[in-house]
Amino acid sequence: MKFSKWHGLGNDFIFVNGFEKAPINLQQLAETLCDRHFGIGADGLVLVLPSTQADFRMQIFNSDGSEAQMCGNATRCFSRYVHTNGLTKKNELTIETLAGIIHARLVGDGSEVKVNLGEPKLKRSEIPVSGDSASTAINVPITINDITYNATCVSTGVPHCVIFVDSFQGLDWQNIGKKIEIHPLFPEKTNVEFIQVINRSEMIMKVWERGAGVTLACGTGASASLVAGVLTNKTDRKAVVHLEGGDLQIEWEEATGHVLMTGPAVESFVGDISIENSVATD
Ligand SMILES: N[C@@H](CCC[C@H](N)C(=O)O)C(=O)O
Repeated sequence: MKFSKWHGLGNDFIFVNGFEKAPINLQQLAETLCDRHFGIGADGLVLVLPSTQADFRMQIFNSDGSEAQMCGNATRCFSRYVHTNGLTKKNELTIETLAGIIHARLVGDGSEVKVNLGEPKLKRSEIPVSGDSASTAINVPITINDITYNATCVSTGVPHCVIFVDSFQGLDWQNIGKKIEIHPLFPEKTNVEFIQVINRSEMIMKVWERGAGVTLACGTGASASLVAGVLTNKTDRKAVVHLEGGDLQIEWEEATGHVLMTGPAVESFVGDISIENSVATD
């Protein structure tokens, strides 16, 4: 099976062209191929597919095999992938995802992509949370190891729980993120962002991703964090988010209510892998 490896600020994906022949058992394939010791190694597996509603369809699986509705960094990589591989000449693309149709545009010299994530939703889950309402989303208290954190929960296609911190010094954010991902407040699980605001147009973000753990960047997460910053009056509607793997420009447009994310997408290598022996065929 031919594949290529792409990353958006170090958030890396294995891309497979599903136009000719789509692989089977995708959950298991994702888990096997994304393994950094026994596989190719990646945060996720992305399938490039035809669509009846948009230019293309993107299917994405996390490294633990779970399917995600959407992925910001993968969308940027996807937009460049279809160009590099001669599947389109269009600079403006529509991409069908489980979170709806996403619009993306190659900008500058074509190495950067601006993705329109649409209107963010202020909620913790698509699934109603029994006993309370999933609409409770700002200043949600979450207690981990006897410490209570205030979270702002925003969906930008996938669920995010944003926690503002004064500093990362001494903060075991990986361990806290791991526990919040599976907290009962989030019946679909959640991505968790820790944000230190530098000023109204700049912040530092560390992320624990649902289904993938620590990653170097998360596009929908940076977008959700800007929305959370605006809603809690910590930031303006336009900001640079400094991630472990680099910077993203995020804007929550006043006129449309849409969130726009701009950043790079890079192909790191191409390869061929035999999957017959590693994937069950049931
Ligand atoms: N890295 C992504 C988000 C990928 C999906 C996420 N792990 C989930 O399951 O919700 C991004 O750049 O947005």
